[in-house]
Amino acid sequence: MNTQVTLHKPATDDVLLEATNLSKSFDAVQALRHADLALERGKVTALLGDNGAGKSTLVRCLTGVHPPDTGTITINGSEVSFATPDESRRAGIETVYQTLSLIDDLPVWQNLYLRRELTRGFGPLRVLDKSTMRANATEILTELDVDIPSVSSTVRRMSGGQRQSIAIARAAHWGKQLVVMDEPTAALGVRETAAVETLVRGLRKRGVTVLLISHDMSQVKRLADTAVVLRRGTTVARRDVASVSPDDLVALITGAQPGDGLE
Ligand SMILES: Nc1ncnc2c1ncn2[C@@H]1O[C@H](COP(=O)(O)OP(=O)(O)OP(=O)(O)O)[C@@H](O)[C@H]1O
Repeated sequence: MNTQVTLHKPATDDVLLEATNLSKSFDAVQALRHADLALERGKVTALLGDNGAGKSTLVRCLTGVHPPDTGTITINGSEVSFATPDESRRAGIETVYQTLSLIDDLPVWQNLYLRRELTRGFGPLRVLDKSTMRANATEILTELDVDIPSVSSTVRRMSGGQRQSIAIARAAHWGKQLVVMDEPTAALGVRETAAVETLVRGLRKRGVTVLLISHDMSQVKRLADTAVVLRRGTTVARRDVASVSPDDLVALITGAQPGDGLE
């Protein structure tokens, strides 16, 4: 049985990714119960919910980390199924995790091309094309206004905000369909958060589709077009962010108001 909640879905043509009726259990814990999610192309969708509501599990089902027990996922109307995170990456979905997957001792350019290194030459003479990767990395970061001293510096020398911006820029470069961000500013200070938010707004202007997990309702107001709320593994509301207050969002998350999402 799917949820009885009526969710105002975007028009089919506007939908990049749609997950329908996703359920996932871990032994006795049912993390997702018939959850639904529709992501509008070129928009920022915030995925909200209290601790344990199922946000990360939903993202992991979308990105090939966990196979869902039930449900379907479509991208541009075609059903997809990812057995591994690499498969979802190949389909153009990139995820920026809370724990950054940057390698401290490698320079910025090499982190941007991690596991996607460019090579030149043929056969046994094939070598890394460092100069092209360095030049491209500079271009990618400049285009996104990411302010770092040099792409040749190791990531270890960067601030938390710079590191997060590099991780987001990498995701935006390779995530041709969707960039998923799991609490991208959770560990950052005020100025660094502002810089990362500017970067996310820049992605939106460039038409990148973003799924953002955030516990910060003011941030959701600043960055997101749409909010989708999960409660105990079920999608209970979908709202146009411009039409709700941070308090409304908190009420939807906690279930403090009767009838929420039951329009
Ligand atoms: N790999 C796992 N094994 C067992 N239980 C899990 C696993 N992953 C998640 N869970 C459980 O599933 C439920 C949903 O967890 P999930 O991490 O998806 O929630 P969340 O909304 O992302 O929470 P948070 O905001 O705290 O990150 C929780 O009860 C959690 O303990």
